[in-house]
Amino acid sequence: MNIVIIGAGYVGLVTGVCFAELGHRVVCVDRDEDKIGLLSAGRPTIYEPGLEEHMIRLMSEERLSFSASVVDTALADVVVVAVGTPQRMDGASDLTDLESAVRSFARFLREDAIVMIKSTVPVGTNERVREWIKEETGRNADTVSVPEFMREGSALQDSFHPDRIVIGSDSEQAAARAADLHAPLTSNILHTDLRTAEMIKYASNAFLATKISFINEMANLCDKVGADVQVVAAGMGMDPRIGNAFLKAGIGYGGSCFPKDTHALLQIAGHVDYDFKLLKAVIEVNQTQRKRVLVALGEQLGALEGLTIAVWGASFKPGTDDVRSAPSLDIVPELVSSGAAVRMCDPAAELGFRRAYEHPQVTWHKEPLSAAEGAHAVCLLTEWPVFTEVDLTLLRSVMAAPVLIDGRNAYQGEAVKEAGLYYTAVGRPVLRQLRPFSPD
Ligand SMILES: NC(=O)C1=CN([C@@H]2O[C@H](COP(=O)(O)OP(=O)(O)OC[C@H]3O[C@@H](n4cnc5c(N)ncnc54)[C@H](O)[C@@H]3O)[C@@H](O)[C@H]2O)C=CC1
Ligand SMILES: O=C(O)[C@H]1O[C@H](OP(=O)(O)OP(=O)(O)OC[C@H]2O[C@@H](n3ccc(=O)[nH]c3=O)[C@H](O)[C@@H]2O)[C@H](O)[C@@H](O)[C@@H]1O
Repeated sequence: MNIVIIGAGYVGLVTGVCFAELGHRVVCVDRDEDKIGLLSAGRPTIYEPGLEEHMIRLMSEERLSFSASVVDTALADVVVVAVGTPQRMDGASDLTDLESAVRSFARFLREDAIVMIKSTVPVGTNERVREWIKEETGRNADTVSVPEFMREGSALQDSFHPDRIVIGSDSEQAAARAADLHAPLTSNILHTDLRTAEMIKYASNAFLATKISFINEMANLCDKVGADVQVVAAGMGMDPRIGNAFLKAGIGYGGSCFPKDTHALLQIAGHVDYDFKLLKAVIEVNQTQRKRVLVALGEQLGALEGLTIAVWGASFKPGTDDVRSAPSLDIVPELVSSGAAVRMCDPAAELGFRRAYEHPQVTWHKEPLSAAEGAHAVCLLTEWPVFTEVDLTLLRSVMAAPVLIDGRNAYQGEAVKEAGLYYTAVGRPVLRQLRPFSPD
């Protein structure tokens, strides 16, 4: 099959590689010519383990190529749309890129082609896609909604071995063709109508975000009553009805999707006068949770003016260079405003963070221990192995004051105690070791 993917970002690129590996001929189209230049030279524009090897081999076998022109749509049996749907100021999904992408390729669309929407879009959008194509061409196109569930950092694995494929359509023929395309990946294919498929994507992300905010509230309570949230989560997770995934307490969720999709779902509810109280609370809890790092620093050190704070981790989670809605982008500016000098380290996200935020009080360091040198506290914001595997005794020896704020519950109690660190985690009060007050 000939497949054209519109939008060579995270989802577009990984989906392109996956379909090309299945033996199809794939062209990824993006309006960003610099991106197309890099990709055409075999250089991935995202950080995803294993991607480069796949890309280079598939390109040499002429199964994967890149283009800045939507004219290539004319070749396609299937056109996959994977452009961004970012958050607008009011929280709703911004469909500007989606509409302009669809209108730009519509006139090149073959009559027998199907249009597959992979971007996360509000309920009713697939119907609008069809209207846009009709307005441009006078024709009715077959559209299918196939929401994407991949995670950054394990996106290739998730694409090759998806838990399920959801296919929303009101055309049996289009749904069958979409199912044929995905059949080699899984037998778990759920057929629905268009609106239900769109809703499954939001419901899934909102539910996972709810699990995280729930366990974070439990952690805050554990801190007050002297229980250990990690053991609470392990005990809960043994019940298969609950499951142990997404019960890691910490400083909350970030990334390009949970924050934006929970806000978009609130907007969807608002448009039909539904007050989604639970989801509002999930969002609020997540925002407050990020501040815990600052509260913990205040408890350990008092005022931060003139102190040096090391920050380990800028990406929203390990295994990615993505800093979209990362807790670091809320926390670091606050540290700067409180007068601290900030020494940062991240194995992949320095460039992305610096594009979003630079300040003379913030310096970058290649190694965790050099970032910690002379610091009055280290704050772990992202649990990259390079941070969690640090020798804590060595860490203590390079710091000005041995305070460790663990925003991801990444360290073992024994190791922290042995190193003699003043330690605050999330919902593990037994391990908390407060620094004695010192007037200097
Ligand atoms: N990043 C992720 O892990 C996941 C993302 N999603 C959803 O998939 C969609 C895409 O997300 P990402 O890949 O992260 O976005 P992204 O921002 O990485 O990539 C979007 C790409 O679309 C291109 N683009 C925008 N307008 C265009 C146009 N008119 N013509 C051609 N190209 C155009 C942009 O230049 C960019 O390269 C979003 O709706 C997102 O919510 C769903 C699951 C996972
Ligand atoms: O729609 C999307 O874009 C994607 O959003 C998430 O994937 P992703 O954002 O890559 O990352 P996750 O691994 O889900 O983590 C999201 C955030 O939650 C946090 N998290 C996760 C799990 C947990 O137990 N606790 C916790 O705080 C992570 O640190 C991270 O900041 C979903 O897991 C994917 O299924 C979905 O396709």
